[in-house]
Amino acid sequence: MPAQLLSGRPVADAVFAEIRPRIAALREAGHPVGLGTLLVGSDDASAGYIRMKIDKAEELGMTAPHIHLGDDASQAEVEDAVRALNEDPEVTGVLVQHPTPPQIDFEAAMLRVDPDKDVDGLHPVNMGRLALGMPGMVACTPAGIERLLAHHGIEVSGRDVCILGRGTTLGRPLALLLSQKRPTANAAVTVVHTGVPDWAEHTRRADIVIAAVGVPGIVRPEHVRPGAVVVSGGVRYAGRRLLPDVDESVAEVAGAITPRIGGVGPTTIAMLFKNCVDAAERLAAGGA
Ligand SMILES: Nc1nc2c(c(=O)[nH]1)N[C@@H](CN(C=O)c1ccc(C(=O)N[C@@H](CCC(=O)O)C(=O)O)cc1)CN2
Repeated sequence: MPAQLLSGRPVADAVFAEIRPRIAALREAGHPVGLGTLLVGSDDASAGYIRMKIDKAEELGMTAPHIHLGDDASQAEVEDAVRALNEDPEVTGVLVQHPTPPQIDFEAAMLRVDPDKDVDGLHPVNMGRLALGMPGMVACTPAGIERLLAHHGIEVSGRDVCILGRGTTLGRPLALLLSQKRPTANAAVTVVHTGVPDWAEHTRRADIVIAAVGVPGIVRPEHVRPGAVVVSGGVRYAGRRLLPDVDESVAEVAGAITPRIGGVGPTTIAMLFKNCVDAAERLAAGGA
């Protein structure tokens, strides 16, 4: 039987349908809802993603102030730009597009983002909130994966979920998220990585395998149990071409699988806007 395709597009549409009336209500009450973006350098792919985010923000009825710095921008210029976005009352969410040019310390720049406007959910304060189960901004790709599984009726609670990869933007926050006590989470989570030579022993036992490494094609049919659910979360980009962690041949053994295009990616973008609206509502209510 062919694997069920876990498309991210209807998931993203559902999130957008949820936030549209919330954006309208905020605007009607005179509250700002704005995604402030910072692009550093002239990478074509990054410029394309920023354009897509600005267009989507405007289509949703949000404002989208943007700062673009050149390839030779200094760390101080980047941090000044982040400060300007933090302080702009029209901006309820701040995003620094990754990657930045080599002279820029991206993590140091992220530390300057106001945690209550950190719509990428990457600031240590938000990671700490996630670890403690406190309300806060959750990194967009992990949040999108939880939402994608729930949308497609994939039971996570009580099941063995194996995450391949422990990176700070995906594997690590996803492990925290899916082990939380919540109907769409509540899983027995195992995290494996390059320090575990027999990682496939773990992925082969799992009900749900989530690849989060950024090594194209690393997950192959022999690494998953027949009938398992497989999510390709980690990607590497060759320019704008997306190279997923999960080899296409895995669809021959999986019970359900995300498609190469239109899987986790669209849910990441949707959760970015959801974070932005959550932040706007918290700010409108007078605090974090
Ligand atoms: N500050 C950030 N920088 C980057 C992020 C991020 O989430 N925050 N992610 C990526 C780029 N990115 C968004 O910025 C992004 C790229 C692609 C997609 C997407 O939906 N891709 C499509 C495939 C398109 C194609 O190959 O034709 C898909 O998955 O279906 C979403 C987000 C790096 N930087």
